[in-house]
Amino acid sequence: MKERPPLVVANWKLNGGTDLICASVASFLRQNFRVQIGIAPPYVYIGNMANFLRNSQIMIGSQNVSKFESGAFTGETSAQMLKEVGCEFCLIGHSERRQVFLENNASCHTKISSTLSAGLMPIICIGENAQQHELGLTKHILYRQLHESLLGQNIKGQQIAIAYEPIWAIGSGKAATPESVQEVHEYIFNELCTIFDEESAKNIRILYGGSVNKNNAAQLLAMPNVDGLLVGGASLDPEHFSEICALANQVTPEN
Ligand SMILES: O=C[C@H](O)COP(=O)(O)O
Repeated sequence: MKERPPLVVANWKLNGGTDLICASVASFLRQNFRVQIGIAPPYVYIGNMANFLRNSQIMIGSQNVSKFESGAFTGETSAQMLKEVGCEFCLIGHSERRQVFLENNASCHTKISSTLSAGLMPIICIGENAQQHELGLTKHILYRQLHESLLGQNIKGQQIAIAYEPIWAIGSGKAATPESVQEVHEYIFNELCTIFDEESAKNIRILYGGSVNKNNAAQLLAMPNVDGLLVGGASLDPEHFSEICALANQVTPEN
């Protein structure tokens, strides 16, 4: 049993539409989970979904946020705008944003600041690629991602979370082993103690993402430093995602 509810987040990426929204909302409204659940649909659906799920336990979040607050930045969406339509958290620095849209630790730092200023929870995504993994550079990469995006952030009174997503595990069907995830999460926790302090670090959930499904979720959540999951592909099937949430519910304290 965990000391606090795990956080299970669905990242729909560039998928979904009215059918998936209806099926997901219907699925969640008929269940009562103690686990904390978040869904990050594409931007355009955030407002409607947040309205549908206003009185539920489900948080709606975004997959990205602008590093700018306002101005001549065509195509951008600010943290304050997201807040206004009912968004509660933002994924920041997902590996697909880093690889395809050339985001880096510096842009993540700015986005985390904007998100915190708007009162949204940033979920900062970090992780090494296959080559870095094979060369034993995982902790080196994570060190830079954590320190360069988090140093100097004012997190007092704010919720933040980290999602460790080894890039080689994303969408590959090959999740990292629970033991290796535990080792990495413990490392992340220790770095968070250095960047902030131990009390603050204990309040930061560390999620695992990368080929999570209903067959491996329980073993991953059984690890002491795994505080939740970030689910991609399996979250596009509402029944499958509900089963993962139900497994997380089993390790969630009653109150
Ligand atoms: O944000 C989610 C991750 O990229 C994991 O995706 P996946 O569950 O499809 O491997």
